[in-house]
Amino acid sequence: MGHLEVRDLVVDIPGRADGQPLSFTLAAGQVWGVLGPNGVGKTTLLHTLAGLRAPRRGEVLLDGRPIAAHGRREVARRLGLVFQERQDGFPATVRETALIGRHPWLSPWQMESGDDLRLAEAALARLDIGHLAERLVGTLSGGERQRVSIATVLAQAPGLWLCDEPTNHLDLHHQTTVMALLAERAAAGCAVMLCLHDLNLAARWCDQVLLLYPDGQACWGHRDNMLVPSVLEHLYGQRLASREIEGARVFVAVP
Ligand SMILES: Nc1ncnc2c1ncn2[C@@H]1O[C@H](COP(=O)(O)OP(=O)(O)OP(=O)(O)O)[C@@H](O)[C@H]1O
Repeated sequence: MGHLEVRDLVVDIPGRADGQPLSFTLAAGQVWGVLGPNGVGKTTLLHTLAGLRAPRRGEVLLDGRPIAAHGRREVARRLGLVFQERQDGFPATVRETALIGRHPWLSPWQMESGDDLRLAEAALARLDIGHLAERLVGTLSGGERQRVSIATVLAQAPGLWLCDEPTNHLDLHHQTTVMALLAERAAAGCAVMLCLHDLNLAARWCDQVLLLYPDGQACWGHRDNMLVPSVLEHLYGQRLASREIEGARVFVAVP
């Protein structure tokens, strides 16, 4: 359903030398985690994959075609992006915001149908914010707004999800709700990539991991080969303790 191929990609970070070219395939059914220290280029990479920024070199194929060869509406149907920063440009209710997710599926002046409304309502309910449908988004808490962003992409129903720190502002229960939702989307045939700072969420929920280093190096592969304490200590310049709990690695930073 969702498929993204990255060929010899060098992202364009102003004033920075070329990093290692990236070549990988984000396939249907996979959940990729992108990890690395602050400022390393995770958001820039995600925006480049979404076609919002031009790469310095290389190319990105969305469902087998260069992303620029798809029309904007086609990209919006295929690719959903959860931004790190809030995008609340104008006053809108939670329901109206979730309905924006349906717009790529409507013709220019077409009103949302009953089906669109049902999809938006179901997305709000899935994120536990159905009771907030009439509220203006600007009046919500940080975690509530984050769940509106994710519900909007859920209503959009793309095959490819690119999420920049989707668990930002969320309490532990809602972090799990969101990660379970992304895993469920992947199991349904979507391809999912998310930037994360939480190693424990990556260890429990991601099957593939991409590590970005400040010197421009990168490595990627199966979670079990990437989430190795010595590798992560080098990545973050931070000592870690690690145990296995209920089938997943758990990492704790230690002074
Ligand atoms: N418009 C810009 N002009 C100049 N530098 C920029 C611009 N946008 C981002 N940068 C720089 O590019 C680098 C990569 O930023 P990016 O937001 O991709 O990092 P990140 O890995 O997502 O960081 P964080 O973990 O803090 O969210 C940073 O050093 C940032 O300061």
